[in-house]
Amino acid sequence: MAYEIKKYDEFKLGDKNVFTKTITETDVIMFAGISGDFNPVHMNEVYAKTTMFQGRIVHGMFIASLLGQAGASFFGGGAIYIGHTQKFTAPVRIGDTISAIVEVTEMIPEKKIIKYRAYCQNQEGKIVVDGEATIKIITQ
Ligand SMILES: C[C@@H](O)CC(=O)SCCNC(=O)CCNC(=O)[C@H](O)C(C)(C)COP(=O)(O)OP(=O)(O)OC[C@H]1O[C@@H](n2cnc3c(N)ncnc32)[C@H](O)[C@@H]1OP(=O)(O)O
Repeated sequence: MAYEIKKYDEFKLGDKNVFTKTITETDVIMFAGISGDFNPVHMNEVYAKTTMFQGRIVHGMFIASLLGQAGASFFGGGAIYIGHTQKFTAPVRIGDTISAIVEVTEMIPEKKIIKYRAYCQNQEGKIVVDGEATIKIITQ
């Protein structure tokens, strides 16, 4: 995928982008390996069945990471993350289709900073991750 190099002036309040992905068993196993997070609530169905979720749930940080692509594919190669907060509001299961959505809420032109709501929703429209991110455009 090509990442355009964009300038700060190309963005405005309300700009929005969506990246959608269906979560697979392979994704969960690979994320556990990459992150080192083998929490049994993600990896062990027998244990996970005994919890309030009654089955395995997907790593919250993996789902939140989809917001990286939602941002990068829109703000382009000239954007860097300088902040990101999030809440995990509902569980994600293997097989769910997650839309990661970014929506510009604040512009600080003198610093070339953009703030945006960064949230994920499942195939039923339920919000599973909600937060705010801040990027800086480094293109001159
Ligand atoms: C470490 C890793 O390996 C583990 C993971 O990655 S787990 C995967 C990511 N997490 C999830 O999937 C959890 C998703 N969230 C949920 O399923 C729900 O939020 C919940 C079941 C945990 C709670 O939902 P609910 O029963 O509806 O409860 P409330 O939303 O009403 O909240 C209950 C009280 O908790 C307080 N609270 C909720 N979220 C936060 C937050 N982010 N920060 C601080 N406090 C929070 C909320 O205010 C309620 O408090 P109160 O005093 O009872 O009003």
